[in-house]
Amino acid sequence: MSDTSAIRTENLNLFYGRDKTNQALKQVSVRFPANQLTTIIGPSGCGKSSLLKSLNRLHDLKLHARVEGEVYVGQDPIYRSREPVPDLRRRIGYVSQKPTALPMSIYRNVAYGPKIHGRPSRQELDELVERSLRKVNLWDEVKDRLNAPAADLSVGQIQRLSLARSLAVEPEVVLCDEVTSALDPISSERVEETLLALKQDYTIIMVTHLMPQVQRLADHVVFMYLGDALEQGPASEVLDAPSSERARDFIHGHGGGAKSPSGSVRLASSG
Ligand SMILES: Nc1ncnc2c1ncn2[C@@H]1O[C@H](COP(=O)(O)OP(=O)(O)OP(=O)(O)O)[C@@H](O)[C@H]1O
Repeated sequence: MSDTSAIRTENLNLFYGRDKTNQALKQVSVRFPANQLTTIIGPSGCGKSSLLKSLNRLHDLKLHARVEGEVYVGQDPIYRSREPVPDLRRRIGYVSQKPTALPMSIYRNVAYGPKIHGRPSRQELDELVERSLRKVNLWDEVKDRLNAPAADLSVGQIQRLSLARSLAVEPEVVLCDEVTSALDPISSERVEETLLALKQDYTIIMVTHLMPQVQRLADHVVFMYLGDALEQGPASEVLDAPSSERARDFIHGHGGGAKSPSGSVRLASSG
């Protein structure tokens, strides 16, 4: 059987603490299918963010965090790779829950990454900035003020700018860590619409604690419990017929369950 995973982990362990006292991930082997949106769900403290951050080596930045096992992007192992970590991170973008604008113009926020990774001409940069802002549905809102400080944008716009910034370096995978948690319902809905459109071109992996959001967006689900990946599979299977009692309790306790009869993904106007 051919493996259509864009990214997968193999026996991934993560320890925090000077003496590896806290094991946050336990032998986690999960796959994230290409061009699908996978949500990572589970109770608080079960290792969702830890797993997400291990997918582009964000734990390297922490003093007392140790990863064992491997993550493969396509066929390439990222922990045993000789590729410089910034080049690996270019392939796997990360958007955090806190909408963040770099202290520079809207244009330069998006152009910043491509300039670091290459020497694009001014015309190439202009095209890249426009393309990236269009992908997150922000172009029409900002095209007349590209040189204004990005900090002047609304929180919801800044979160879409963060997404544009990560797309501008042309990643294969986009990691989203509770990216709507700081947003009002309308801004959240715009980000959700953007993510749904983006999965045609990218593999998206999203941590969320909002079951209605999982219902609306997920093609594939990973359920984490106390550092274990207890369940994984197509959203229709994991959400509608979870095999473990833990997952059943979690999903039903959060109002999860059956999708719309057609199985289609709907955007609701409220949570
Ligand atoms: N930097 C850190 N140092 C030490 N322990 C940590 C660190 N980050 C997370 N942990 C611990 O690792 C475990 C998993 O945390 P993680 O943040 O990955 O869970 P989570 O499922 O994302 O939680 P939440 O839904 O509350 O955000 C928890 O026990 C947490 O306390």
